[in-house]
Amino acid sequence: MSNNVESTLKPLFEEINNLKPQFIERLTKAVAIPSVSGDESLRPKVVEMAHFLKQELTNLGAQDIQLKPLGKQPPPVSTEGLELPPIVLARFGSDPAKKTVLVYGHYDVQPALLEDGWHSDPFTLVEKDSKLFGRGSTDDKGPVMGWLNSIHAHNKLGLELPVNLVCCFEGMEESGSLGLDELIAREANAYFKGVDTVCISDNYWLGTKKPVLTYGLRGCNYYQIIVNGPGADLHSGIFGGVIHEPMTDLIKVMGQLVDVDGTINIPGVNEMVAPLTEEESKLYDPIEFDVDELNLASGSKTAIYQDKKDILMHRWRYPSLSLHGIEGAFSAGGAKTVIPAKVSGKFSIRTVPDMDSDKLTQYVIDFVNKRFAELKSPNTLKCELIHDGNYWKSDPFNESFTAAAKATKLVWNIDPDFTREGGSIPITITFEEQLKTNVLLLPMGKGDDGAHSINEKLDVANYIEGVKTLSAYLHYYANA
Ligand SMILES: NCC(=O)N[C@@H](Cc1c[nH]cn1)C(=O)O
Ligand SMILES: [Zn+2]
Ligand SMILES: [Zn+2]
Repeated sequence: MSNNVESTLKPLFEEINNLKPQFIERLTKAVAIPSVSGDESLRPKVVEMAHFLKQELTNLGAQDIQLKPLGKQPPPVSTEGLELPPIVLARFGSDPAKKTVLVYGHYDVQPALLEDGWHSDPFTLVEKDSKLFGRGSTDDKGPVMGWLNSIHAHNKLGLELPVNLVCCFEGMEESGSLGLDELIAREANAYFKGVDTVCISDNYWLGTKKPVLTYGLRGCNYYQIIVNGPGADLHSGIFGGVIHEPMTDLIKVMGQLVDVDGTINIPGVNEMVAPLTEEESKLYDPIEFDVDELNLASGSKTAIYQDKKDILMHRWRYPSLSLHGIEGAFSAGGAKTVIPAKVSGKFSIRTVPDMDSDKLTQYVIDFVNKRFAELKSPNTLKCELIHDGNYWKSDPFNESFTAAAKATKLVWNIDPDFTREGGSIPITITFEEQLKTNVLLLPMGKGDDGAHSINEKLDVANYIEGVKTLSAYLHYYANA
């Protein structure tokens, strides 16, 4: 059977090589649309990206393309009546004799500004040193285009897809996947009926040399602490030392959430973490990774841990708390002497088995309120959850992972490592539970791609070989 698959894949891989310029062109067009879900003023661009996908899917011959509306964005939201971007659904084939694979990806991206330190405009895809630089190149427009490219290559060759393919692309992944849980529940026995497995390409190799297949993710609970004080921003020469400043209160409280060595100081949080078993402890030993890979990916020597196992465990199986920013604070160049009247501090906690999101939020709010009360400040403080998304951990011993391992070996000539990841894809567990299928994470990019960071990139080789890997996975899975 395998030999059959490989003889089908040979001309397909050649076609993929031939189509490289068109594939780069497709990604160039996608990156040019600044579909930043976290910036409410750019919401029309996120919607434009949904329409771009609709057009591409139409050109590729998709059936039953639907842009599913999700209604208004729930609070907290600054723009009243802001519509959520639609979910893009499409299918290729509905042959009852074939297996059905649902592929999920997201068409929204993280914010990016040239002045953050990008070498070139983040929304213009630039090819340099065999790398494709641009926001969304690796997270997640490259992989989403990867699925479209695979269909394109099949079409060009006149080769039937080996499975029925259902596409589900969302535009709010970077902002909590709002509305998608409900849509999946609604469509489980409708649009998604008959789905045998789900494949997500929205994460990265652990390092830069060895491909991986991923069977676990951390969750993410995102919070804000809003401190309100004077009626307007004030002159620090006139009011400094005379009034209670919101920013001072906020920094006092935020500064106590986490220690510099990453220890989370909120009582109850660490106690929820599942204990490390001997069996799990052994899983880290064969994984290829060292502190140099971490230094390379972070562009620094700032690691808290020097030992592989410590690094992997703190990325995969322990929670972390990160401070992200302060809305309303002075942040430009120069030296403005302002006292901000209202500031909102943003932080998130990456969650792991067996943390409970509601309990966590209660612990966070209690801690923040207690620390603020100690300040005896007349300002007001409100701590709230902006969004949460669950962690996910599965058993990688199934047909889908086996097919992906074969595909990876064929394309990269090496057996993949089986890894978990510190990032989050909130919808993974929802697919598993609602569709009652397993989910596979099959990453395209490398660990040094700089997702969410400046100068995000995807190596040309990962893009093109990634299309081959996704394609080979479909063929091996069809024949499993
Ligand atoms: N490639 C996956 C990814 O980047 N996921 C985001 C999801 C998220 C969660 N809360 C806000 N965004 C991540 O930050 O892990
Ligand atoms: Zn992503
Ligand atoms: Zn992301």
